[in-house]
Amino acid sequence: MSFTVQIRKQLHSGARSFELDVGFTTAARRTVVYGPSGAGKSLTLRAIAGLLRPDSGRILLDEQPLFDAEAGIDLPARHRGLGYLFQDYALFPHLNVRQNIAFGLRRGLLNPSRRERDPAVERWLEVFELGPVAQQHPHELSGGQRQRTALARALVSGPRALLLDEPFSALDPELRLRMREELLALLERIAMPMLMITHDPEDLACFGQARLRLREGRIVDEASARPGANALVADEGGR
Ligand SMILES: Nc1ncnc2c1ncn2[C@@H]1O[C@H](COP(=O)(O)OP(=O)(O)OP(=O)(O)O)[C@@H](O)[C@H]1O
Repeated sequence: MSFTVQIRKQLHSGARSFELDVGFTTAARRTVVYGPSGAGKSLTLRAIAGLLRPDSGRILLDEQPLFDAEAGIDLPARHRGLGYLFQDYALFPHLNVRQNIAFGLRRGLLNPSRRERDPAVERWLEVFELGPVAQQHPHELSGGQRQRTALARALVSGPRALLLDEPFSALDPELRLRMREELLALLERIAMPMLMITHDPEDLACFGQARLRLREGRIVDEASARPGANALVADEGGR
């Protein structure tokens, strides 16, 4: 699995403007994009996910274009084959665990309850040992169960890779430590490639097989955790 990202996006808000100009290629199983607040991490992840349209450039997954401005290609988010794990997990409070996971399968406006017994949903309930709490709602779950439910929802449609947006930032330090270890073990078990954004050095140390440092909208540093593995090649800007 490899990502190639070469994008530019100009954003304006009142008198302020921000230019995102990001270029990198990674073939690592785990890639972490890190940097301070306002560096452009979320914009980069949202562009890859198909939630933000770059002004120019291209985004390739395994050499296939998800976005290519010149060729006029811009696959909608649901056709990109990517799972998205949101910062605060974004579970629906009024849906139970099974329905939350089933929501990851939705096509259009199908009511999740009608897809409750989809085999893919049942499989992820089993893989993540969520069967016993399948009828419970998010507020009735432990932190780990919530994380596994969100992860199952991101994985149920069978994505090729997972995008993670600061997955531990909303947690207290003790829980953060546990959730980090649990997530790492789960991802290893299912051999799912991932790209994470974070500002937390501990996330970087734990997940950063390949590391990209972002500052003021640009990649300023990159490294592979396996010297000589050539997992990562930085491009010159996003031009
Ligand atoms: N819709 C928008 N319009 C104008 N500027 C925006 C918009 N969205 C983000 N920005 C600006 O782009 C810059 C990068 O934002 P981004 O959310 O990618 O930062 P980040 O690195 O994810 O930060 P954090 O770690 O705080 O989430 C910020 O200066 C932000 O104010």
